Amino acid sequence: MTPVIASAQVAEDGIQYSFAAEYRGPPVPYDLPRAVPINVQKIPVAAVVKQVTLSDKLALPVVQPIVSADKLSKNFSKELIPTAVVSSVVETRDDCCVSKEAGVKSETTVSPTSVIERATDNANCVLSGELSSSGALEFSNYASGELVSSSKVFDQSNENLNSSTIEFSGSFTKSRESSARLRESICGKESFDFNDELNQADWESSDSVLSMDYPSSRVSSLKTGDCINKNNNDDDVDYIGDVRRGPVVTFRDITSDDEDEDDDIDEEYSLEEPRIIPRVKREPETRGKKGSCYRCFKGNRFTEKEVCIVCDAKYCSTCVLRAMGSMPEGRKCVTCIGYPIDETKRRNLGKCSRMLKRLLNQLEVRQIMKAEKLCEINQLPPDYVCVNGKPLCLEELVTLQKCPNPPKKLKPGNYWYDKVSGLWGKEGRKPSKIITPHMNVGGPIKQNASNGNTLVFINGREITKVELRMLQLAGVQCAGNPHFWVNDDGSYQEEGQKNTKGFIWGKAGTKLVCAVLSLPVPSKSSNVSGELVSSQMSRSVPDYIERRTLQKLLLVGYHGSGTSTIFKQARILYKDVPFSEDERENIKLKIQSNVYGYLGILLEGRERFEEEILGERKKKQSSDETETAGSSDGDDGKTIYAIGPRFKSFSDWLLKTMVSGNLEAIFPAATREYAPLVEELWKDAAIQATYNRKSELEMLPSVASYFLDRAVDVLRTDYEPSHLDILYAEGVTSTNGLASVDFTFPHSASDDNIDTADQHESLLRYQLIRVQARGLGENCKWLEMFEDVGMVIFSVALSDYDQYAVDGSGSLTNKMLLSKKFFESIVTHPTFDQMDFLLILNKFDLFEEKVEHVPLTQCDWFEDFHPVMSRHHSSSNRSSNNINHNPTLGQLACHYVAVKFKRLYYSITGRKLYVSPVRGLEPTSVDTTLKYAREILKWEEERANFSLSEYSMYSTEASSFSH
Ligand SMILES: Nc1nc2c(ncn2[C@@H]2O[C@H](COP(=O)(O)OP(=O)(O)OP(=O)(O)O)[C@@H](O)[C@H]2O)c(=O)[nH]1
Ligand SMILES: [Ca+2]
Repeated sequence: MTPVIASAQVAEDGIQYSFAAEYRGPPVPYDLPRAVPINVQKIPVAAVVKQVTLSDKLALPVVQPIVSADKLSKNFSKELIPTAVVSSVVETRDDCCVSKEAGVKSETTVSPTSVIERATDNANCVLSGELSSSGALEFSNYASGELVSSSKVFDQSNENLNSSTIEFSGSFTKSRESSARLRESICGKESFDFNDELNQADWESSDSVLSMDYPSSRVSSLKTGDCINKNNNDDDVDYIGDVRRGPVVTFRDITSDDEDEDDDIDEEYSLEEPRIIPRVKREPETRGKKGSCYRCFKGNRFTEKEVCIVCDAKYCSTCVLRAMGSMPEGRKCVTCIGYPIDETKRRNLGKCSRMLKRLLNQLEVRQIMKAEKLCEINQLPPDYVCVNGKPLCLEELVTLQKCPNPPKKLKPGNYWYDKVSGLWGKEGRKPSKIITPHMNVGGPIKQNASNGNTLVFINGREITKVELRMLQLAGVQCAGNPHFWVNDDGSYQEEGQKNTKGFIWGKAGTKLVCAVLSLPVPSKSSNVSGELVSSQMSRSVPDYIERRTLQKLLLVGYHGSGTSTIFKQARILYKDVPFSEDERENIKLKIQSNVYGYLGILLEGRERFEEEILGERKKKQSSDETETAGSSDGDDGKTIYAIGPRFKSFSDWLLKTMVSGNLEAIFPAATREYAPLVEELWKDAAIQATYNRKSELEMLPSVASYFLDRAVDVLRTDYEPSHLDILYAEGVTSTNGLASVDFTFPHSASDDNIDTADQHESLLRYQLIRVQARGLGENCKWLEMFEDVGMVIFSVALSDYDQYAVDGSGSLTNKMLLSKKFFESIVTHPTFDQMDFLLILNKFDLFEEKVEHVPLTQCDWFEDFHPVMSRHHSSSNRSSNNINHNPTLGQLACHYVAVKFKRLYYSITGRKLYVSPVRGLEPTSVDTTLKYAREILKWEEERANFSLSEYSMYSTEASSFSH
């Protein structure tokens, strides 16, 4: 029998004790009130409202008290106050609520800083504040570990409690644990921003402190009586505010006090959002002692718990499935279904805990996480995002999220957007991204949007210091406080002048500067033509639906594993125009300089081989001379590697140019001149002899002969690379390591007889994104950008098993092991939790050939590969092999490597790894593999639906899960 704990708490300082009483009688049939002790000393204190002049027309702040005023005033520190949700709605005007100390901005209210100051010296006034939207500020230091959540409670004196404005939204006693968690979430990845965030407080508060749970800022008018009258003396505290989404819970726009406009907004909202969605933070229905499970009240803060994304209730593993049911909207208490999430938890949507993974099967977990991320109620409410001072409507939010180049991980908050250049940032800060320009989103940009103080302007915004530094480094003349007009392509002109002065991001160095200064640069993908049009067309399609129709496939692999070859194949296979005119021109030059590069490698090899032979001859000669003097073996000191003087001088020049790193610079001018010579040289016996020893020339790629064989054609000025040429060409995919292509799988003849349901399939768009290993940064930190991919395709070059490369620490390591290490780091990356992985075992053609003469055991990881022995071991084994087919050694070895990776993957994730051997240079092979990827995605989806609809392993009753 579980004792019902009324309350038990000891204050941290060890001096004051809240009393605790433990009920030990039989279970009671009725609900017991639950209480949480409050130590008045520890309640953050409000700034006193200055000169409240209560005129008639002044809209009054609203109170929803938990307890009656006299309770509060009499025995505040001793009384147990029932856990309560008091959600009040505050409306203020500058004249009624201005903090003395705070650096209050003209129109604003009390800043949280002032709140804190007050808190320390004024125990009678209660005021708490939290800015939660972007990085949640917490004042735990002031409140001894108690997390005081959003809102403001202020009270001038106890007598006028009822008439003043109080809000106790949020709990007084959130556990230390949760404040620690919050701190972690603030200080973790974003710790560098923390101070910024603090400084931000003033600013954010200006708009938003008074709003309910987050500084959603704009707050439309609320007529005074509304809430007060309803709840003023209402001790029953389950009232969760007046919860119509939109106007009622928001505050009057103080800065632009335009009644009509507000009214318009009201109408718009009620038209668009007829449903009633509670906006005020929900409180857990039950609550035990600190750290215990909210359902069974057992456990302590160390007990592993799952948290409700709406009300923050925490459940132990025994209770979670019962408390949360089938989780149609993700991890919410059954009673919280239909309620919007706590915005501070948005970043965790879809990120499953270990506990759920243990309790449910993989498919269920996937489905729940998917629902959590995609279901409508969990989507970001549009007016939580404010752009240039204007809260967005649904259409604007969709436009913003669906544009080709959207802001990353949009959270509630205030942003500025320069529609001309696409620059985007948090209000009061430097730009964080360049998004798609020219979108009709938010209001006009304000001069002080980014809080710059440089007197230099870009498109009407005073820029920040770092931006100015960047401009200077980019060579932009900034003397004389210029006003620039910057377009989305980076071209800029001075205001009032007609001619373009240059391109800000044009120079290669500028991007680097931006990277160093953490400033955004235009993204490549933003200028994919056609994208914009289609996104505008589909603009009314909500994000969560649209997202399903674009499946992203992330293609990664260790350097040289063939990812760019596969990427190019996809373009050639599925795009009508695989490469643009421009691209072809660049590729042509790249190929031509590659050819000279290959020649250079050959010529250098030739020199080495010649010297080797001559050296040996000399040795031999000197020993021969002493033994058998006289008998000379004829040839006049020449070796097969010798070349004539004409070639020799060309060779010297080319090698010198290569060493100086100037190879690219001599093109395309040199091309015409040297082309005939190159052809002659390539056919020369010495070069051919060198080429026959190509395996000794590590620098020479296997594709070299493909181009050298046709050197004359390739080096012509009017050469146009074929698709095959482009496929074989090295170094043409991208310069920055990131490339992406959108495509649909072409409708094949065999698809025609599939019913209409599947016709839809052909509409599905896919995006293949290729990233270079070295483009991922330290600890793969850029991988986070790819959290919305549907699958990771990891490429490994099978033929790497006997290759070596220098690893990060500078030691020579087997390339297969380097690949393996990279694979592990990607698989374990938190971004790819629960993600499907398809392993491509590439270069199967090279591999098949190689294993015949280089044993697979060259790589330590494959040391137990003994295919021949195992076949000899048992006859049954052999016959079973024979029944299937006669696998080649290459196939056996490939299978073995696949199993190695599958086991590795399973040991890390407990999941199944899909594997496909590939010949990257063969179109059909790549086509087959990408279609396999599509099947996996489809299959996973179907399986998940299947399992949940008919064969669900659990229901709301969760009977099957009671141990
Ligand atoms: N024989 C053979 N060669 C391949 C295959 N796939 C790729 N290659 C060659 O392997 C080399 C490296 O391939 P890439 O596609 O450039 O590899 P990558 O992963 O982009 O490597 P980095 O550009 O170094 O990151 C190229 O010369 C390709 O032509 C294949 O299946 N078989
Ligand atoms: Ca490459």
